[in-house]
Amino acid sequence: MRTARGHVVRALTIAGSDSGGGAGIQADLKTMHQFGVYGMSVLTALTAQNTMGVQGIFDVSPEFVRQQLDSVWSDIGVDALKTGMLANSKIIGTVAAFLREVRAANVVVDPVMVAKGGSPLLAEEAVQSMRDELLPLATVVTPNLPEAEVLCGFEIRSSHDLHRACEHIAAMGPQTVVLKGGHTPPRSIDSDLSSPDNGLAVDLVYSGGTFTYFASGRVKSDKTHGTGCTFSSAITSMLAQGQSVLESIASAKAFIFAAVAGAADWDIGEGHGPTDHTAAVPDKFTPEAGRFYLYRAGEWSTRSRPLDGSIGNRPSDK
Ligand SMILES: Nc1ncnc2c1ncn2[C@@H]1O[C@H](COP(=O)(O)OP(=O)(O)OP(=O)(O)O)[C@@H](O)[C@H]1O
Ligand SMILES: Cc1ncc(COP(=O)(O)O)c(N)n1
Repeated sequence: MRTARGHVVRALTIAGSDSGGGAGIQADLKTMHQFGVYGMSVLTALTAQNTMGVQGIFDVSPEFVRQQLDSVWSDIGVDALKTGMLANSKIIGTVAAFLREVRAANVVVDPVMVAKGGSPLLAEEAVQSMRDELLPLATVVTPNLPEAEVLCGFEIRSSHDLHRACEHIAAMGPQTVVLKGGHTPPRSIDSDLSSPDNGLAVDLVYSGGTFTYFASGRVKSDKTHGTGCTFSSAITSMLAQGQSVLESIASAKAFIFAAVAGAADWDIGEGHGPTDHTAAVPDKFTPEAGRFYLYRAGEWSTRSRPLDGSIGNRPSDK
């Protein structure tokens, strides 16, 4: 695929390796390839990992992370990039300094902290660097619920908290916040939220002072290893092609739904299996800000107010 300026579209992932192939740079490169984009990778850490969990982690030195960034940037160039597992504050500092130096545009930050199986992928001391150094550079940041709680320093228990968390994270500098609702809420949470009971996977997007809601059916499957990596790489691929942030999020949402649905009966590993990165890339869809969108049977529909009565409005919108 080529940009409007005629060159091949290039996307970069700055992330960890998952030896099991379902998350990390492997998920990112597979997704970029599926979106027709030329993918590159700067490795921050190697993990010995499979569908059962993480058995070992080997961090790359910050100097070697820098060398990889220099290599990619000086010769090839990048239209959009994402960060995933960054392991520690020194790597975050190195990446942030580099992105500032080259004035990187189209930066998607997936603030990876903990693997689905519970293994930490980011040192605790690094959360402050994530807030202070990386988030101000982000075009889009994509926390899941537990990551949003860590970034905000308060618990998310209600629809009101979800909206407050988006505003709180936006105040750290990113242009757009996507609060992902794929996770089972960490504790009992209001029934109007994205909970496994309402059959929807709802992501709340806060951009330019406006909330937009993207929902899809929730696939009943435990094959969700690497959903966050795949989702953020799909956004990155679309931004690299010159699409708007909301268009990019809409395509990523439709793609991750298809990828989770496609792998529901896969037999890769004994644990939380990967998603299907060969899923079809959806047609581009141009959403309007401030609305509720539901993706079903390959089509988007919209309402100006809650979908199926199951998604809470921002309290002040009522
Ligand atoms: N079972 C599911 N069915 C449909 N969509 C899902 C499902 N699980 C997650 N998603 C979607 O996948 C995307 C990633 O969300 P999720 O909250 O799983 O990210 P994550 O926890 O960061 O992932 P990871 O654990 O890979 O880091 C979101 O758009 C979410 O709504
Ligand atoms: C190298 C790497 N990066 C990111 C994740 C998060 O994915 P998940 O939460 O699905 O395990 C992971 N497990 N490994």
